[in-house]
Amino acid sequence: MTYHPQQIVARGPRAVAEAAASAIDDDAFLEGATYSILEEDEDKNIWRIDAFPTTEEESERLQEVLADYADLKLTTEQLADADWLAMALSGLPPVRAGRFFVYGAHDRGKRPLSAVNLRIEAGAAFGTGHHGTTVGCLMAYNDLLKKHRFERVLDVGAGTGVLAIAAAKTGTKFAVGTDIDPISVRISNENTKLNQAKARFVWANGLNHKDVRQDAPYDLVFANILARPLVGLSHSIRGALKPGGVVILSGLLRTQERFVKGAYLSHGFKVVRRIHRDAWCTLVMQKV
Ligand SMILES: C[S@@+](CC[C@H](N)C(=O)[O-])C[C@H]1O[C@@H](n2cnc3c(N)ncnc32)[C@H](O)[C@@H]1O
Repeated sequence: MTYHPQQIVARGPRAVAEAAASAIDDDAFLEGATYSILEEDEDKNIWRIDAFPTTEEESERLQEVLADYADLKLTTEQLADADWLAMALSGLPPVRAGRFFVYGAHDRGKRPLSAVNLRIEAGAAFGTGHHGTTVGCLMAYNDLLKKHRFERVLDVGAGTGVLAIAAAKTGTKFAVGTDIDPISVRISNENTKLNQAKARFVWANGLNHKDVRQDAPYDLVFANILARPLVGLSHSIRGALKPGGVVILSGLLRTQERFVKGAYLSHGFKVVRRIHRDAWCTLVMQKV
């Protein structure tokens, strides 16, 4: 029987979605299954699992495991065969965002000569360039580069390190990133080597690390986290920026734009630009 590729989506509260994701991880039959988990709506506490089974058996097993969680709402969509097969064969496709080309090893041959090429493998850290928030940050940074160079850059919530590495590859002398997740810090440092870039990453909550204080003040801060921590960090980010310095904020949903913007306006920032991508918003704000 021909298998018709599917995407299974399960939505529900964070604790339930996380428990279901652990159940997928623990299921021997689903060892090779591809899925992601992310927060869809912070205010309503809706988290979402997207799973991409590659066989009928895998699809059935995924649905069985997810069905054990009564608070998850399951939907299944048929995917266009050609797209899905191409993705399964070649891994995640490369992403172009302005001058940046984010690719995995399997797409090495597709690197454009004119682009700033960033090699980022899909793995245990967030930030392969496929998410609307990462693309939003890269697009915003790409536009800022048309007029400025940024000597000192801080990347809060670095994930794979893609943003700080992008900065290091475009003239930044001091690029430092933090992540609260030690695996992301390790992966970011590995990606730095893979890209022969000069950036370093440290394990920290927000900006709370001596290396971050040592390199301050910054010309540019990237912060792609979530709305609530972005608001909580507004005071520290202001303190870490030079006058006239810029912050690129992402990880907020469009519906949260006013909440985040309001916090930064009240800390003496002005809005330079905003980018909407899918449900996500990226804000570029300048310290005045
Ligand atoms: C949405 S990902 C962004 C990754 C990458 N910067 C990008 O743009 O693709 C958010 C990252 O922030 C990290 N994070 C969440 N809260 C944090 C905090 N308080 N301090 C530092 N990192 C944090 C997460 O572990 C995750 O790696």
